[in-house]
Amino acid sequence: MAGGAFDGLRAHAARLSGTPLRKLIETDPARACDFALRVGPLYANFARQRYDRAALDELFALAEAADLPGAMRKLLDGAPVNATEGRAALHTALRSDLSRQAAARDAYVEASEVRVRMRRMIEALEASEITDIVSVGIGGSDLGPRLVVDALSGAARRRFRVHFLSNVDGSAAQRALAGLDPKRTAAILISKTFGTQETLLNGRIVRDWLGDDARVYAVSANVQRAGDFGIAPERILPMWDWVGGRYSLWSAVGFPIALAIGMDAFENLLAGAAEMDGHAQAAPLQQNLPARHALTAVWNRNALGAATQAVLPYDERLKLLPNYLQQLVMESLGKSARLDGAALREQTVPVWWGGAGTDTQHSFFQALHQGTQVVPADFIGVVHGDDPYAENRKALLANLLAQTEALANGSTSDDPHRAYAGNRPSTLILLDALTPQSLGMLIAMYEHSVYLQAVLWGINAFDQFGVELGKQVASRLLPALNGDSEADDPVTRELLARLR
Ligand SMILES: O=P(O)(O)OC[C@H]1O[C@H](O)[C@H](O)[C@@H](O)[C@@H]1O
Repeated sequence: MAGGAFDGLRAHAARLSGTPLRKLIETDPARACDFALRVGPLYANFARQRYDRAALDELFALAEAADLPGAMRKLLDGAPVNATEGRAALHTALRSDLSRQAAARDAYVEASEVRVRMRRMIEALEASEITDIVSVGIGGSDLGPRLVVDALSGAARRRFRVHFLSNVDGSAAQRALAGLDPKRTAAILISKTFGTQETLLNGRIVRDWLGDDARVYAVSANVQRAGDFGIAPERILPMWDWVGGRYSLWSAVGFPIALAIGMDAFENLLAGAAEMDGHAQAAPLQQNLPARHALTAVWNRNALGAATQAVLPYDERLKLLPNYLQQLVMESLGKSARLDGAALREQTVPVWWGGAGTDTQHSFFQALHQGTQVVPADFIGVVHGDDPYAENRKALLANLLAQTEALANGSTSDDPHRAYAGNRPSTLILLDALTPQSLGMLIAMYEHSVYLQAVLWGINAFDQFGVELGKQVASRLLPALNGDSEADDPVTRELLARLR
């Protein structure tokens, strides 16, 4: 969006500044229902956001001006939306056949063929003695599978136990392998580039520990490098340049997911995401859940000036969602240059952080209720659990409702220490149940919201040049740690002397 495009939003925020959330809802109680959207098993209520109908109209006008529906089309059709790297971002083709363009449809067919291979590999592993899988990868090659496996594995013993190894810290490898039997363990090395330091070092540790190449698998867009590492072609599953790492769990990067929950459940996860793709593409702006979520994010960031955003799953199974979303959102939207290279005049991504309720009520919620900063929050709840403790779920849901209400409405007191200002905005997202389908929908909802926020800000959601500099400096400093070279920076030199 051109500079000044958000001035209209700020004018609405100024108009509303004297009207707390409690008042907004009191004067327009129908918003409790009107500001909610449902897509299949997913329900989202935006009534506790600090906008009214007039401000919302301004947001929709902004969405029209930015042509969000057209942008969605471009994504699905494989237009080069990753402009700085001159390529498409076709993660939707990993699960949906919604494109009218041949290249995107070919991508869909190719992805389906890889899933057929993946299914056969899983069947072979199921017929073997293997009981444990170690998944080695980092960033986008780790966070998505880790989240989904943790969320959907359930309490029952499954065919495979799946373990994740990401950190280059050797203690992570030591802990991941502790208690495992190399004869009954297989490893999957997941790396889009197959050039990531952490994954290659950990991959070597695991391969040596296994003592046998035959149980090492790979998922990579660089099949050549995976082969050079010593992995046989029949154990390498491909991915492609047109899938961003943080958007890749739907590809063969999801191999550990399919091993943990079964290939059919993995297909259901993809089907849920495909349902959200269809909704994102077809629903008019006013009913479009990812668009509403993206517009709300822009409202909170650019009209209210919120510098952080909390994500608070009220479900133990979703406790890794904040970690996953930190990469998806902050790597995608942490940019200071517009697509055309010009400097941004508006703020982009806030800091995303969070954790699972109710635990977090007893750690950082004090700051949410009475801190000087207003922190908008996404609360996520699941209506029906799959555990046998119905009373606990009721308590969990009561806490979820109580927190969103208390944050919004606050409470007065003559004692300033006991007063709650309220007026803390939140969105409440409810899943009927946590299933592969509903989780796929939820994740795809966030993916599309992130992309649409990028469109509204005029930035590229699909590059991440910001992570390169630190890697380059680290590779220069590795020999310096051994004493084979010296650092130029005086502070680093001093620190190196302590570390050597
Ligand atoms: O999958 P890989 O090529 O090993 O990359 C793993 C991760 O590392 C990089 O530094 C990027 O910041 C991430 O976007 C990526 O997911």
